[in-house]
Amino acid sequence: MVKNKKVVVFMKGIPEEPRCGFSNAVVQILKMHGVHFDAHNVLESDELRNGVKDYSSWPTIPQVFINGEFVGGCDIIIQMHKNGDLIEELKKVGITSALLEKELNNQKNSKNH
Ligand SMILES: N[C@@H](CCC(=O)N[C@@H](CS)C(=O)NCC(=O)O)C(=O)O
Ligand code: FES
Repeated sequence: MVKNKKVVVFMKGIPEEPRCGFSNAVVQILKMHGVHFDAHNVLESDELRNGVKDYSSWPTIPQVFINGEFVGGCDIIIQMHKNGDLIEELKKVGITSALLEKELNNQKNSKNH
């Protein structure tokens, strides 16, 4: 499951209807970066809810995987969003963040004026 897509999220609820603020936060951040991700609702399966925690050795939900590697939960993703690390990690797997694209466009436009 973690390798099915470059970015995979285990969360409570679904991206269109998160069931917890922590899961909602990672969904909103990934959306801001224009990332297409797989999402798995752990509320539908206790096996999944417990299994993903065992797999990553991380005790809580949400959990974000990039290229099959566990990256973090909500706090870590927020921090990476703030300090620019998320853009870098996405770049490493061939995803250009929409926020980076916006920034580059702004630079280009300000040069033209
Ligand atoms: N500080 C955590 C917040 C997430 C969290 O505390 N999740 C709790 C409440 S939703 C959790 O998953 N508890 C275990 C469970 O519900 O299975 C993070 O950075 O991701
Ligand atoms: S479901 Fe209660 S804090 Fe996430």
